[in-house]
Amino acid sequence: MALFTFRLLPLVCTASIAIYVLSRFMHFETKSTGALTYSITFIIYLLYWLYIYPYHLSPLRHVPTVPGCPLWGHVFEIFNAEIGAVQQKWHKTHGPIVRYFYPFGKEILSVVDNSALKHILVEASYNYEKTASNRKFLSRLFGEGILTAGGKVHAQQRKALNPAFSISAIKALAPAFWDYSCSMSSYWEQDIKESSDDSVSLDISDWASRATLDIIVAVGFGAKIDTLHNSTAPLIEAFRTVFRFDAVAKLLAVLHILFPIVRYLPIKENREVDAAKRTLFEFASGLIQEKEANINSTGNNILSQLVRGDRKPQAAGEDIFSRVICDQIATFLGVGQDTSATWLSWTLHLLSKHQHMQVKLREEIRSHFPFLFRGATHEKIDFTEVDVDRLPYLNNVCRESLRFIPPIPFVSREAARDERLGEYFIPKGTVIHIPINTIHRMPEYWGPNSNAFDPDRWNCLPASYTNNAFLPFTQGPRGCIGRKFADTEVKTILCCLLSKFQFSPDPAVQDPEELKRYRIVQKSQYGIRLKVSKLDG
Ligand code: HEM
Repeated sequence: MALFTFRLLPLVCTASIAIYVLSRFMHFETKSTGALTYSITFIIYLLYWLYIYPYHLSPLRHVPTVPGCPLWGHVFEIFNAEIGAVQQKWHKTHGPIVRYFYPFGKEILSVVDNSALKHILVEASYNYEKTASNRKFLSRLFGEGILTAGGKVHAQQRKALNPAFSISAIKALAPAFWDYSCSMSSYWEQDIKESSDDSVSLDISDWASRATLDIIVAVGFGAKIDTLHNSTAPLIEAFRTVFRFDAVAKLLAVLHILFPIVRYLPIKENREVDAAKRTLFEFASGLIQEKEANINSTGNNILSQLVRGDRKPQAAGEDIFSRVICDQIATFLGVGQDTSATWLSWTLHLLSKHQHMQVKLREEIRSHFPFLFRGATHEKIDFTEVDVDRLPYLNNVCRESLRFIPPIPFVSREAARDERLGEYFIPKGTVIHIPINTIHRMPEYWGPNSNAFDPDRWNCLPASYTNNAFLPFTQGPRGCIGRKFADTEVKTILCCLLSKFQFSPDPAVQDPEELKRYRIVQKSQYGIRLKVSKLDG
């Protein structure tokens, strides 16, 4: 809409001047001259931006284009289908770089081409920043943290945070990951004990969200909130609001693209999101005050790195200012919690659907960590013996789950300067969509069984596979800093849960895969509910 206003404005000004000149000096009747001039202006506007510019003048006119009317573009088609589904169709027909339209002729490129992806994400990643609308959307929820920063500021923040995400720093978190996994499983054991049946139906995604929130707050910020115990704590309620999908949220997401002003409307949805954001930021500022009071100079968690980065100006002369620490905390709570929870929940769902894989994985866990099956509690585990990276089938299942249902199925970028992608000139400001979900299912990269959930594919990838075919965390300087964190966290929780419980689909609910929805992360509309029973022995 901003584009609409911006493009229309010069034309309306010119038309107004023409009306003034015609009626003042040529003595035309103002009313009818005005009506006629504005009508002609509007028709010229439509003709120019919806036909002449996109098909005859735009520098992107040579890019294969999805047929359709640029007036409303392809936005309804996209929003009515599962994320990535229409892009799959388009790329099959028109090739690995295609142009399509958002309303009012706004051009978008969808890119699945291997070298173009490498260029955008790795080789020239700072020439392709997050889009303005994406930054606005994310900063509305999580403030101005590393997720929305660009260029030098981003590089600086990333450098300051890297120590908290080194392999050794993540390994040191293993006891905490086990602690929360064991704690969640003891709540489940209690639920099963109290049930009249030998199994209970659990909302796995809600439990996973609470466990991963407790974990990030504990290991990232040295605090305790215990949402595993208190399922209605304000912080978890705030996240439920932020990640909620319902008809209104979906409608607002579409309207937001057309009219960004909807975010300021005094409606219930906006008020609830604002209240959720306030809860998040009050929590973050409480953490900072606590940290400032007892700063631990040797700490290596996320908050220590943020506070230390704030106090010590970096070599390039730029500081991570105190006022952004709050935003950084909110960002990490936002991106470090629901993503891992979603990965964990979809993996358990897929294992419940593919029982033989669940059995095979459990046997692998048993052979590496037999003590887990003998009912070892957290206190009795020797963490030097437990390295979840040593389990090849676990690794395959986890990667395949990320490929099959990536928690973040889509990212976007905007060219920060004139660029080239292969044979195409890409003018500054071009918006590029990277449909991760589509890329993960392309037979051109994955072979003919790309649509099957098959962990064994990772033992023998086809020659056509490349690093850019698997982008759950994207890659390059803007790729996920928490990749290793999430990997160790999810594998640990899986080992703990699979050593104690058997998972199967709940026949009382619809298959969660049929209800996939996307809002920041890709979840199932009503959560993932599974039947959970205690393992024999
Ligand atoms: C399954 C779990 C996760 C997935 C699938 C995931 C995925 C991603 C993706 C795709 C991006 C890039 C977004 C973009 O380019 O627009 C990203 C960025 C990021 N992720 Fe993750 N993430 C996960 C877990 C985590 C965790 C556990 C943390 C922190 C503890 C984390 C912290 C971040 C941060 C800070 C960024 C921004 C990086 C930057 O811009 O430099 N993520 N993540």
